[in-house]
Amino acid sequence: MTAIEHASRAFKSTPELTKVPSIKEYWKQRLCDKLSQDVYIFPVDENSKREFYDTISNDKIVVFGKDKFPSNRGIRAEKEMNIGTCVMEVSAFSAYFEEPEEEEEMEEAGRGSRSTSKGSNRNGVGSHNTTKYTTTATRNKRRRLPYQNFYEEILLPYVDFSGLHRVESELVHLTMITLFNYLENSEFACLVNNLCTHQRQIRADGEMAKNRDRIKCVIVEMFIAYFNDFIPAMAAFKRGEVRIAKSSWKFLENLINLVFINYSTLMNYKFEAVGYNLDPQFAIINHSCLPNCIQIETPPPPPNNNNNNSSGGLGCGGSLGGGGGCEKNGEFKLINSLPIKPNDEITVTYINTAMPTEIRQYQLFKRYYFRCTCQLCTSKTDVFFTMQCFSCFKPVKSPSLSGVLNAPNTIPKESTCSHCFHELDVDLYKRQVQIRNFFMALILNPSSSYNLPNEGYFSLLQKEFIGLVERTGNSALIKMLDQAVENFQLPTGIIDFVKSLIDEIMQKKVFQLCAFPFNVIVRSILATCEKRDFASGMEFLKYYSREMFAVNFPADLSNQLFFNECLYLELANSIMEVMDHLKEEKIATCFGAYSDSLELLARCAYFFYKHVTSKNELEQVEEKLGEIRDEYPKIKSTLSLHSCLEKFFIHANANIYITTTRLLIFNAKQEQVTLFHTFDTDDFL
Ligand SMILES: C[S@@+](CC[C@H](N)C(=O)[O-])C[C@H]1O[C@@H](n2cnc3c(N)ncnc32)[C@H](O)[C@@H]1O
Repeated sequence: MTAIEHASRAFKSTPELTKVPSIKEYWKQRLCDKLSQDVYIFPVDENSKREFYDTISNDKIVVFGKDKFPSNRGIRAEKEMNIGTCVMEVSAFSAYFEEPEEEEEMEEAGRGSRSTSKGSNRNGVGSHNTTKYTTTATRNKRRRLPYQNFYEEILLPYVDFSGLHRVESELVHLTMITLFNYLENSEFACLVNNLCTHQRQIRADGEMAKNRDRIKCVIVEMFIAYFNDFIPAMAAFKRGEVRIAKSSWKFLENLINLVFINYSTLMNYKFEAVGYNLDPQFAIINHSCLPNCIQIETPPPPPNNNNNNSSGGLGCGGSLGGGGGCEKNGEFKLINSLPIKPNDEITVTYINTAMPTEIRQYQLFKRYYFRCTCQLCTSKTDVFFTMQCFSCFKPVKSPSLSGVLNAPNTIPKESTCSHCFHELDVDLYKRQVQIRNFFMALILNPSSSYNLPNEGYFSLLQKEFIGLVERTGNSALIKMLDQAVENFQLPTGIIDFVKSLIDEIMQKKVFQLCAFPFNVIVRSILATCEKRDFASGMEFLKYYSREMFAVNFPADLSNQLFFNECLYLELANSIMEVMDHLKEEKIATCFGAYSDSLELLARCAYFFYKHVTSKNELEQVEEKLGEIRDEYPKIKSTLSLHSCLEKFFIHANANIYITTTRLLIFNAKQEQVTLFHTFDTDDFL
């Protein structure tokens, strides 16, 4: 039953209301009235110091730049905050929750759910969004306000989504929800009026303006179709009373610009993207490539908890909350993943930060019209691109991405490392630079298939790359790389060859795997291959742990992954799958004989399940731990948990350092990061 039928039935059963023609007519009329109310027309050049309506500042955080032009504002801390403090509530009042496409659902079913936990918080329109959506029918579970349902039900039949990319269709939905909220809720409208639209830049930017106009066109056509079907609305439109239609639908145009600049991707408790959101308070937060905060979903409060969120935010219990929908779901929050001192700016990331500086800068300027001056962007060493000493792993003086695009075969000039004085083997650096260039060429041109043996293909693509560099300017190449990364898919015919090159990089350690373009290649191996495409379950585990421990963790300079309380769930589940397979086949693995392998894997799976701390997954984890305990009660191991984990990580070749009490990795800045304390782990097995 549709929302309107449902409400209509309830409506009609109330005797005194039966004279009302129909609830649908009521909402159609209400929409017509709302469309005729005043809306704020944003100044063209954002050159007005419009008054900032501040519902954000409190004893923890304050808005700065309120007296400046829009786009110059931000939020800073008033007091010190330990890691994990809730900095502000994030409202899903204006969120579009995506449902997975059928194809993705099937894919997910075959592989377990994967998501890009790292990556952009805000994604530019027109680009392929690489984020995969969760399979949980999140949208259905979230309660929405009645007017959101009614207006959607009236208008959605008139929307022609054909010809729009997926991201654009989602932005049509998000713009519509934002517009409904704007028309129905004056406080929300005031907060939206705070925001910057960058409309002058968007107008001057052909690509963005084209994307914006495609979305605008679909929404305008939708309204015209509604006017045609509803005479009072058409009459109001003809009388020029529909405010959002004035001056060639100027307000709508501004609103879409505003959505482009200010929307964010909403993450659930597993750090999976569940939809797009426009929270006008969250949108005041500026970007940093080394952000100190992250948006997470926290578990729902226990039933009958009278805890009213009076933080003033637009959260479920906040001032606009009614029906925001946290009955079953958690609450969205902004927490700090790095310590915060008074006066520190509160920042999040708008993009996937693990890219060379020039690509990050290009993306931020292209999508948000600013040049980032964060610590990472101004650092002399590009942590996601430079070469390192293969002995001490400290960076060696090497060219930036632009430098490489000028002279692709440059290797370090020094003959010894300035930190450990180890001699730098010229041939080794030459070979590794060739591999890097081959990967860059592959990303730029993945579809070139020359039917050549691997080494022939390797030389040819490198030559192509050099030719391209000679013919094309740096900024054009950076643009090409940015687009190519978004759309990159590894050609299946060369996966084994690519894997062998990645093995070479991991063994010689001239580059970190979390650096570009190796990070893109490793991720694409996992994204392209189904589990069954790996030679064995063991090989899948190797790549899965590589991606997690050699790419994602080292790249995560802001400790954000530590807040993904489900992070180890899929790893543990995958280990269990490999164990099931082993039990069927009764075969030996690289961990030794069949029973030794099974035991090692059981211990590792147990360890990783123990590190899944999400309350939402408690049942599943308890069940799995029980399964392992029931099945392996009699193992009298000669191996310690330590040595099992050590063998597991050596198999992945993931650069994990094991001390007597800790498992450590080095991040991209070569700082030590503790992954696990092993002494306090319940070593049941
Ligand atoms: C979502 S808004 C953030 C709030 C914005 N500063 C304001 O005053 O409304 C995004 C815009 O803020 C500005 N911005 C965000 N991060 C920035 C940064 N690190 N440096 C300079 N400008 C930034 C850019 O103009 C960007 O398009």
